[in-house]
Amino acid sequence: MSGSAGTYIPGFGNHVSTEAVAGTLPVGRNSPQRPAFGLYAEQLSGTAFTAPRHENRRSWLYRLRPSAEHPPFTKYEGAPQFARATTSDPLAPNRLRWDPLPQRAGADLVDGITTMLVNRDPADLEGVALHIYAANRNMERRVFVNADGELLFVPQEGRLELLTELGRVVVAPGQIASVPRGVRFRALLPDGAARGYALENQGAMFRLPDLGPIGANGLANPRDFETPVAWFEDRDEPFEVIQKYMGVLWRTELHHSPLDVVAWHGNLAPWRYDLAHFNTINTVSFDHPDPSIFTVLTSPSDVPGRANADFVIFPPRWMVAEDTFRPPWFHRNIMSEAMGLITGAYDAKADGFQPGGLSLHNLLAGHGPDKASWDAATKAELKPHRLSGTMAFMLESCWPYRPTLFASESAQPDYDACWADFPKAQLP
Ligand SMILES: O=C(O)Cc1cc(O)ccc1O
Ligand SMILES: [Fe+2]
Repeated sequence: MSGSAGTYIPGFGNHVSTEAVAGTLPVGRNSPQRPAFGLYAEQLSGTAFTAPRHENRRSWLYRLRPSAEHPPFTKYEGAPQFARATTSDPLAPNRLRWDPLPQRAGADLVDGITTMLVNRDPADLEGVALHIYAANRNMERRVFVNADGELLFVPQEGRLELLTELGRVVVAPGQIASVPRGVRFRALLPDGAARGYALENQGAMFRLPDLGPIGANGLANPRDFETPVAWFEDRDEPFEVIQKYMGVLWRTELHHSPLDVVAWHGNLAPWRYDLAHFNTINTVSFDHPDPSIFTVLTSPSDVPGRANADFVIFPPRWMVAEDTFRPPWFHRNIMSEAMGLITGAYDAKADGFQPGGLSLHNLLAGHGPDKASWDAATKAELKPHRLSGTMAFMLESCWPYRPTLFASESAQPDYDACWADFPKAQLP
């Protein structure tokens, strides 16, 4: 079934019931003896069966053919920069930054992915990886599935239309979209080409952070997340399935599209979210708050308050702090920070951090405003000022990131220079 994408159900992590054909969703049970029309019932779990109820995520899928029906996987030889392992070299305590990557001709989303940073073995079920995609070809008879983690797409140029087993999600720059671990999908490029970031979360699924004293409302509000309604395609033709499994790409071929889920219910599903809906909170007195106030999503680790990963944004906002150095301060952080820029300029970097670029400040690396930003901010007249036309993000993790071989060879050669030549303080 095709048609225009665009019907969504509001809410985050809700229990949804949706059917693309009337009468296909069983009533009052998950696995009837004979599902309607000969459909196959399948449970897809996102958490262990026995996870506490408030964390438990799973959906029931009703499909034309069982997912179990497939030939063996063999190694996939395409996607030369996707999921490449890191070197075993010691991890240097250096700050790194990258310019946007060039497009490669004829690459779809899978072949157009470059893995830049990884910080755990996928088999640990913890950690995150940061990939950059640059694609200019639709995935026509090919689907992708990531067994290593949830994928959070952060488009920077051009829309992605994600045709998933659980429905269609269109995501544009300024929005983000999640595809849960194990959900098969293919990506179309409605604008002909697309680039952006694909953040892979190997740990606990992203959730909304607690709000503490902020109260019951604020930051990313649950009602602004959108889950697609059921959609399927009935196509009996060869389809290649590429699977990322324990850091390696594998392929198999089916004689049908696996995007054949006619109905589903549950609380494990793709979603999208428009970052413009983020209710940004900032100081109205003094000092630059910790960036945790900008947390959109968090993936907790086993240590309370120490995230496996936080997805944090730096959105347009008013800056009104009095007697304050307003941009990000100098700091050395026990957490590791990977940053991307979706649009505009970032207030700590006057130069060299471009939309589509990437920076890495690992555990305890000294960083903060570059010399030019520091100069400007120390001299600025502190009037109310609106930071506009900007959107950066940070994927902050308790696990230090390792650049891939490609990333270590393609980093800017002179990033440290942006912190050279600060004048020495002069004591009386
Ligand atoms: O390093 C960065 O630019 C990210 C960042 C932003 C901020 O406002 C405070 C701390 C921080 O690490
Ligand atoms: Fe930082």
